[in-house]
Amino acid sequence: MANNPLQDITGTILLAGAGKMGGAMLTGWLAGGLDPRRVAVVDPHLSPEITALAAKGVALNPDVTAAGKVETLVVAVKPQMFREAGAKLKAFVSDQTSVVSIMAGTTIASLEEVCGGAVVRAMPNTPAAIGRGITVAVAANNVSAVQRAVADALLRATGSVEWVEDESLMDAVTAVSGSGPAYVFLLAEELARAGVEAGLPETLATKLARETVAGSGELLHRSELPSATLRQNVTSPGGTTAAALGVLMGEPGLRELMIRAVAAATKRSKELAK
Ligand SMILES: NC(=O)C1=CN([C@@H]2O[C@H](COP(=O)(O)OP(=O)(O)OC[C@H]3O[C@@H](n4cnc5c(N)ncnc54)[C@H](OP(=O)(O)O)[C@@H]3O)[C@@H](O)[C@H]2O)C=CC1
Ligand SMILES: O=C(O)[C@@H]1CCC=N1
Repeated sequence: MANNPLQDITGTILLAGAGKMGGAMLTGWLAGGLDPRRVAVVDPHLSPEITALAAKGVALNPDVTAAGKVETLVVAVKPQMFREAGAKLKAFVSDQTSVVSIMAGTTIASLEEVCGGAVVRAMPNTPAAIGRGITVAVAANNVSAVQRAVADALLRATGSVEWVEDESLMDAVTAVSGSGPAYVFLLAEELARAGVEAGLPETLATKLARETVAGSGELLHRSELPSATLRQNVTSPGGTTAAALGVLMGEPGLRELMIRAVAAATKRSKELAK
């Protein structure tokens, strides 16, 4: 075994759907040392960035006679497209193929029904594009240790990975970490807007909000202190932060809004399973 498990991969990895999330994962694999000649991509509208990877050896839209059965199929199409896409992808799948899905809501049972193979259901997030994603994964009972290791290597190339045993957690996982980056970006947008309301020029407000969210995220990442302690460190008694937190932590406050937001995303994930 090499130290880099991506370099141990000897079979073909077929990525179905090279959009925002699939494309970010592919970038992570190649940056992490996966041989581009091991990768094939199926997508009806390939972006210029993905098309350029052909020069490095990535196979683009191969038919099954060229690609054969693949070692790992990574499914990154929209859940609503899955039944139509999956029927075509099945041709690439053998009993030995591991099927790694990142689709919100789509269950292991549906993946087994439509594609077959040994299924790993995973939920990454877009910080994967800079190697700072977090993915939660759950494996079906028939996934072998080797298949799990390959899936782990592919997912870990874009950040950290948590394996769980209980698939029913995946809807709430999707609501917290899959969708979560959007909540943080919204915070940056609204903080900037509030700065403008408070009298700042828009360009300055946007820069201050962006750097504050990014810097705070980096501090949270690097610090071993709990988030609550980092918050308390900003909050001087009787000062400006306490005044603002009185609003955000009031009734109704961010807690109630966040509970409602995560519940709505969890519900939507369950609906996508149908
Ligand atoms: N974006 C995110 O933050 C996250 C997304 N996910 C999951 O990742 C999946 C993709 O999401 P996202 O990347 O945002 O969506 P995108 O629309 O950016 O990507 C989906 C890609 O799949 C392509 N596609 C459509 N039909 C097929 C087909 N039959 N075969 C192969 N490719 C096809 C689409 O092409 P076209 O545009 O032409 O239709 C598009 O390029 C979803 O299932 C989502 O739940 C998971 C975690 C986070
Ligand atoms: O919005 C969505 O459905 C996908 C899944 C998690 C993030 N984006």
